[in-house]
Amino acid sequence: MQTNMPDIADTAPALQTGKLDWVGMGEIELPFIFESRDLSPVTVNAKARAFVNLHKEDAKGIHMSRLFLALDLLSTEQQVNPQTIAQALDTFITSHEGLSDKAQIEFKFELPLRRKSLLSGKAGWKSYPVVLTSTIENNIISYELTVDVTYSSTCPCSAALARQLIQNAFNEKFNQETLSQKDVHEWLGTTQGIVATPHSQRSIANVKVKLDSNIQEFDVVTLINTLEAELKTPVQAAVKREDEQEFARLNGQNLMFCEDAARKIKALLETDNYSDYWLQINHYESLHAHDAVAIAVKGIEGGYKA
Ligand SMILES: Nc1nc2c(ncn2[C@@H]2O[C@H](COP(=O)(O)OP(=O)(O)OP(=O)(O)O)[C@@H](O)[C@H]2O)c(=O)[nH]1
Repeated sequence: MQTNMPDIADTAPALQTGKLDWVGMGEIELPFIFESRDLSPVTVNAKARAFVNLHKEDAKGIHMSRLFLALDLLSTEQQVNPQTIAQALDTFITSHEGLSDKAQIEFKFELPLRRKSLLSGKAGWKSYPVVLTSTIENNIISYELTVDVTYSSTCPCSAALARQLIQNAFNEKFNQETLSQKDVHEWLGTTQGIVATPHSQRSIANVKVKLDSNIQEFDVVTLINTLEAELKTPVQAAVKREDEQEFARLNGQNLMFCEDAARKIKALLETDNYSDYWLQINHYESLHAHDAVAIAVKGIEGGYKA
C-alpha cells in the first residue's frame, strides 16, 4: 500500500468557510437483518442515507468512509434495532470529533409480511414500504417511522348516486302494489337490478410517527395492523371468492372520502398517544385523472408541519 497519500479532508483549505447542517451519503445499498416486535428477524434490502453535520467552519470536509464503514458493520455483524442504530450514530460522532455533533441515519426498505385472507384461511406476502430515520442531537436520539398502507376506498357520493339509480330502476320494474318476493330477489341478482355501482380506488395512507427516545424495540407490525384495522379495506394478498365477497361487503360498509380516512387515522394516532405524527391520505381516483389528498399533523409547537 502506498504511504503518505494526500488526505485533503484533513489538510486542504475549504473553498468557502461555513457550517453545514447535514453532509453525508444517499442511496447506499445496504442489506441488513431487521428486528421488530412480533416479527422473526427479517433480511431487507435497504437504501440508506447517512449524515453528520459539519460545524467546523473551516474544515474541508467530513470523512465519508467512516460513516460508510459504521453502516457496513450494522449490515454484516449486527442486526438493526434501536441499540445498534444508537451505536452507529455514536460512531458517526466520535469518528468526527471536532467536526460534528449531530448524526442521522435513514433506512428505506420494503418489509414483507404474511397477511391472512379475510375468510378462506389462506395467506400471502404483502410488502410495506418503511422509512426509519434515527437522529442524534445533544446526546438525545429520536426515531421516526414512516409506513405506507395501501387500501381500497369506495366513494360515498358515488354510492348514494348509484343507490338512487337502483331505486329508480326498482320503481320502473315493480310498479304494482303487491310484490312477489321471489321476483324481487331474482331481479336484484341481475345487472338491471344493481343498475349502477359506485367507483372505488386504490388508496395509500402515508403515516409518519415519532417514536419514544427510550424504545427498546421497534414495532412496525402493530402500527401497520392498527392502521389497516381502522381503514378496514386494506388490499389483500391471497383471495378466494369468499374473500372477494367479504371485501365487497367491507367496501360497501366503509364508504370513504379522503377526509374520512384522514380523520379516522388522525383519531387513531391521537388515541395511540404518539408524541407527534404526520399523515397524508392519497385516493388515486378512478372517477378523475387527478388524486384526492388530505394531510394532517398533530399540531404541536416545533413539530411536524402539514
Ligand atoms: N468529504 C467528502 N468526501 C468525498 C466526497 N466525494 C467523494 N469523497 C471521497 O470519500 C473518500 C473517503 O474519505 P475519508 O473518509 O476521508 O477517507 P480516508 O481519508 O481514507 O479515511 P480516514 O483515514 O478515516 O480519514 C475520499 O476518497 C473522498 O474523495 C465529497 O463530496 N466530500
